[in-house]
Amino acid sequence: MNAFIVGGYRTAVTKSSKGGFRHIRADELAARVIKELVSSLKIDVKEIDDVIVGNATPEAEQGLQIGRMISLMSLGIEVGGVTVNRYCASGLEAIAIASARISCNQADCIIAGGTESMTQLPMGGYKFAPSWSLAGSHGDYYLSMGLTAELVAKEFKISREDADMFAFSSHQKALQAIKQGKFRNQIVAVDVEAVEFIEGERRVSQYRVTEDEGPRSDTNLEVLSKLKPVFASQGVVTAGNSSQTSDGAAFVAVMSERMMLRMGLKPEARLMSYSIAGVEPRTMGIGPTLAVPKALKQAGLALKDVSQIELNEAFSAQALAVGRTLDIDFERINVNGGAVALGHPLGCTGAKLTIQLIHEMRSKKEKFGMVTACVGGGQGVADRKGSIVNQDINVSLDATMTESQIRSLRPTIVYSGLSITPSPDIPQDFSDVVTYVVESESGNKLTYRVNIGVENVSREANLSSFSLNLESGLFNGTIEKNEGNTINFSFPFGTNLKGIIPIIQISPNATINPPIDTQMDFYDDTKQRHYVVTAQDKTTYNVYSVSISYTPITFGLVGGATQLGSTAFATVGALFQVGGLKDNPLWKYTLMIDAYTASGTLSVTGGTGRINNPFSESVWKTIALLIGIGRQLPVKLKLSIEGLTHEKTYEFNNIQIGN
Ligand SMILES: CC(=O)SCCNC(=O)CCNC(=O)[C@H](O)C(C)(C)COP(=O)(O)OP(=O)(O)OC[C@H]1O[C@@H](n2cnc3c(N)ncnc32)[C@H](O)[C@@H]1OP(=O)(O)O
Repeated sequence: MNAFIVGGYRTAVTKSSKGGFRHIRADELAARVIKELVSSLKIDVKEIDDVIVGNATPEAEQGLQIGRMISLMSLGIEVGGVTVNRYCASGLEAIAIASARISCNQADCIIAGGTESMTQLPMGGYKFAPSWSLAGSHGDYYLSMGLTAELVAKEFKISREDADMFAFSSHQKALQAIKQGKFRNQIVAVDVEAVEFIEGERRVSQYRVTEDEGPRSDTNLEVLSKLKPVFASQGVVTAGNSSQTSDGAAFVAVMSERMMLRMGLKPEARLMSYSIAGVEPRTMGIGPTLAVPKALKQAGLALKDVSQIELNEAFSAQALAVGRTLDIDFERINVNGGAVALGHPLGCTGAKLTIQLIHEMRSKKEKFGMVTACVGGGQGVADRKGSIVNQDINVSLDATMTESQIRSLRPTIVYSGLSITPSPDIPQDFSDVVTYVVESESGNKLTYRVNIGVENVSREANLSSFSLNLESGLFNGTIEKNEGNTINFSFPFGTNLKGIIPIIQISPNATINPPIDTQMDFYDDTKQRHYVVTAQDKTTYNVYSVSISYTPITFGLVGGATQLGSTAFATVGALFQVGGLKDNPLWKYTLMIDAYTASGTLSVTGGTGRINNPFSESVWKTIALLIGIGRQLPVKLKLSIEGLTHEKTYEFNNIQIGN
């Protein structure tokens, strides 16, 4: 089952201890984001399976299993909550776990992300309690993050000038992004109540936080170059080229494909692969140099396929070392600035960067993006199995597999008998035939030959035509590729669009969800129906959205009025017929009557009701008409059907009151 991210929000990120969120707790920030996320997507709380909260310092205000506290604060008793901690990648880890659980059919909807108040919790927590024996043998395992950045700078020859230049560029990009309003749609406004004791007096104030606080318009290379190193006296790491300690929260909703389609939601992204790699703790900053290739390999992608990368800027020196080692084009990294300018609220960062990445990719209509931090994240999985004919095992690999990967592949072999040679644990060069010998308990031997073929697996996930075969004929939807793959239809008002099996053509070997033979209702013109087309490679996909509009209805409206006596009373009304309408539970009519009387206009509702087929209705209403003798009675009839208003004015000459 595919798991999709269907939406996400974050708070602004503020400076720890001196910023806008210094008066609010991490759980309150998280609850605020989750409430907004769930209500904006109109998710029924009863359908949420879990809340997974990344947090890097889960103690004190962030303790007591903060994940559960947050689920109680935001969604109520019935939704569970759990805390996960992978330090700076906690928010990303939460999304990875949510995606994996949904992919395994263990859940349909999980809220995942992270929150951190570095105002309330110092890095490392309140009690530093290392293992004495480990500290004795590996003191460097407990180095401060800043010192690890110094070691990376030394090992990878990152100069102070380069680190400052990188930091300056991060601020410039972030300031530009804020100016262009790039973060506006991802930030939830947070109202803060500050209670402070100033000179013994309790003061309460309220304010709203809507914008990231970190980027500095007053920074420049000269001022950066003058900042003193903060972690090592002769070092390169300063307050200006380190990530800022910050407060913030960010969450996404991860949903199964079936629930997403049922709710009519559009996928924003899918986590395709996620990898962790271990490196020496003393140079932890280079973690992505191992994690990124691992994640790419899982996804069957090359770095060149990834158009956007959010590389968490724990420190400029570390980000530069990673970028240079992996030979990433820096133009693709952190296009809207990174943590040096925008801040790094540890447990929140992975989810925050995911949301920023998705928004950027969507605006540029890009396909593959990557978030990487101390551990790397990326996209994609691949699964290949062999078919056995006699003793020949033919394995088809898709074209995404590289030659060097084929030269060193470790197979998974299920066999019966005593032993198999060579051992499946040893990688083999499968560019040529590889022979395996299976020996039974009685000493019989069977030889199997493994032949590898590389087939071209299609990455095409296109929908080329979408038609609806109706009583009134075949209607072809217009596919607008430039408008996010929308398929537009226009029908005469009243066309029966219930329970239709559309005729759909997609790329060869691709699959579509909902499946091709699914009956669908299309009549509701306020909703879009989404179809996900997945290519043969099982990773490439496109989402198509079907939109329906109606051409205006034809209708007849006949007015009438009757005088009831010589006093000023009359009955006015209308007989109307609506052409072309079929039974539709959504459509209702309202008839308004405006009668012009001596004292002004009198409006009454003539009638309301459901529209059935065939439809014809007469509505009459008695109204007191205070008009003068001999006056004509103009009466206006106004018919509304589901927001479409049709008006007609009648002059009822036959009513001459009092003559
Ligand atoms: C796995 C991982 O991700 S590891 C990373 C985990 N995170 C960390 O380790 C956090 C790293 N950062 C830090 O610890 C802190 O930011 C420190 C220790 C480097 C600096 O802390 P602070 O002194 O509180 O930094 P702060 O941002 O307040 O800056 C102090 C002063 O330096 C100067 N300054 C800082 N940045 C700039 C800049 N870009 N331009 C000009 N002046 C600057 C200012 O004078 C500033 O004071 P002001 O804000 O009142 O004007």
